[in-house]
Amino acid sequence: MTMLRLSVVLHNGLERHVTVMKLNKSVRDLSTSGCPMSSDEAKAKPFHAIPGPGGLYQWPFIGSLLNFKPFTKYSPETIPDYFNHLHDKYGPVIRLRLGYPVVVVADPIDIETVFRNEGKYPRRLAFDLLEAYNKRNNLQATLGQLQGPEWHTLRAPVNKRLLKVDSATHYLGQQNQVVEDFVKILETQELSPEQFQDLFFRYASESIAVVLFNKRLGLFDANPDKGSVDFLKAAETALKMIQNSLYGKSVLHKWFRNETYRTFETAHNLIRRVALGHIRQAREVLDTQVKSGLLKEEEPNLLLSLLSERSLTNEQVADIMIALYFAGTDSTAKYSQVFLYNLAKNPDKQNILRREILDVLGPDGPLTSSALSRMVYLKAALKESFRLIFPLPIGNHRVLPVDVVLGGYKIPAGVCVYMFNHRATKTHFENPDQFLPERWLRSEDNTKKDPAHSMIVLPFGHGPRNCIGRRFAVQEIYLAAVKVLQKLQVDVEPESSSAKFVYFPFPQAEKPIRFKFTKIC
Ligand code: HEM
Repeated sequence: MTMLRLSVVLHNGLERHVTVMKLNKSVRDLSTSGCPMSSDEAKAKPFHAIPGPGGLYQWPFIGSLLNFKPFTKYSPETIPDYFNHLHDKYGPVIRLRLGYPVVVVADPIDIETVFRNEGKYPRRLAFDLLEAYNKRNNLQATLGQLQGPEWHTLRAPVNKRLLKVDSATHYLGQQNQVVEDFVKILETQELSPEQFQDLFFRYASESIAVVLFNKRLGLFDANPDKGSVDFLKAAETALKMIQNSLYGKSVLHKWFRNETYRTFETAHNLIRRVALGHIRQAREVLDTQVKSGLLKEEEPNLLLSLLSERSLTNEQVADIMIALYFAGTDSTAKYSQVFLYNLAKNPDKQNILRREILDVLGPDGPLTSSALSRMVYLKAALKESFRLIFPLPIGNHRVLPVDVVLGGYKIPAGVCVYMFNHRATKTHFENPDQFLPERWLRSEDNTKKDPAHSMIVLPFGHGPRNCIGRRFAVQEIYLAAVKVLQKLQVDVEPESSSAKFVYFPFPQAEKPIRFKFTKIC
């Protein structure tokens, strides 16, 4: 391993000397380096010298609980505030216990070092509630939960189907229909802020269901199908239980079927039952297509193409789809609202975006892939929204396979490193609290106006383990914003004009936002 000493000029003009490990492939694949220490690594301060809450805070179990109410004023939902407080108090690298020992960094250079050292099979922490469920029910872990070569074996076939340029645009026709139904409700019904939140959850579920299950769930119907509503409610409950178990807040489910676990199990059993039903129906369609020779070799339909892999059973396909549904519903539902909120709060930017939408699509046109490729302001606006209100509670994280040096401290392999993007998104930009999509536009000489460090705004992570559903996520968020703005002016009532966003685990306003929609002439 070679240690490189680099001098880097940061976006804010400061110069910083950094140590970066230069890895070659053979070293990357090792779980520990086994190489002699470089002088810089030897100079690095030891892990235990990293500042952070000490004493009882470092004790197993109890130490994690002490981070939150009633012992501090923070809760898992306000964890970015807690981390900001810790960074203010202790500096750029902090160490604490959140169910396990963690290190938090916020400097883009350190973020880059983490990603450079993540190895061939990047490791994130699995949700241990889901792990307990899989173990007790003799189920294999799936995407998001697996690690190492097993993770790679499952990710590769899904990667090739979800990350192709046209994998999401293939569904634009059906997703345009979903969003039309959604906007019709906004145009015709007075909704309370709570109903509005629920409508967004239905939108995201309906929209991803056409991809994962090849069907509409009927969640916008006046009398929606009970099975679909139960499915939706079960997904909400399961996510709530996962949220309740994060950061070492609940650990007993590992050994006992406590209430959190039982509630999760009931919800997850229902989800599996319903999902398996959808998969069996799709299998029948596939069998008919195979018999009549209609199945294409490079089948663009995700579900049919996964089902046609002989090695995957119905149950395995159902588990992949459930993982995608879990990861892709709450996230997109909540972030679509955040995006609309930023546009509502910035009517001048909303008008610029509406002009682009009307220029490209006209007053009624559907969003197509060629239209999308021309909508540069839309893309800049979403990127800016991600910067201003970062979608993940803490940021990205990795459990590294090798020792690294971050901010002058030695971090042993196996320690979980949180990359606190929230702080970097504020400290490395001019006018950080303003919503300025223009900072992401390219100027005439083809340079971005605000060439921010590329490691700061990473809403979908980075590297081989990044978000596998990101093409679908942005497509659904774009669709919601475009079709709403095409028809309606979006404002927020004064009571919601300075909403505080908390994380469950994706951002939602502490008090549901009171939006106001007015038809544009
Ligand atoms: C606003 C919406 C979304 C955000 C902000 C988001 C963000 C993320 C992030 C940050 C990761 C971890 C990446 C890393 O560690 O480098 C991730 C993983 C993942 N996401 Fe998303 N995501 C969103 C929507 C979706 C959608 C729509 C789907 C599915 C259709 C999805 C499926 C997944 C899966 C399965 C993983 C785990 C991948 C793996 O471990 O290999 N996400 N997401």
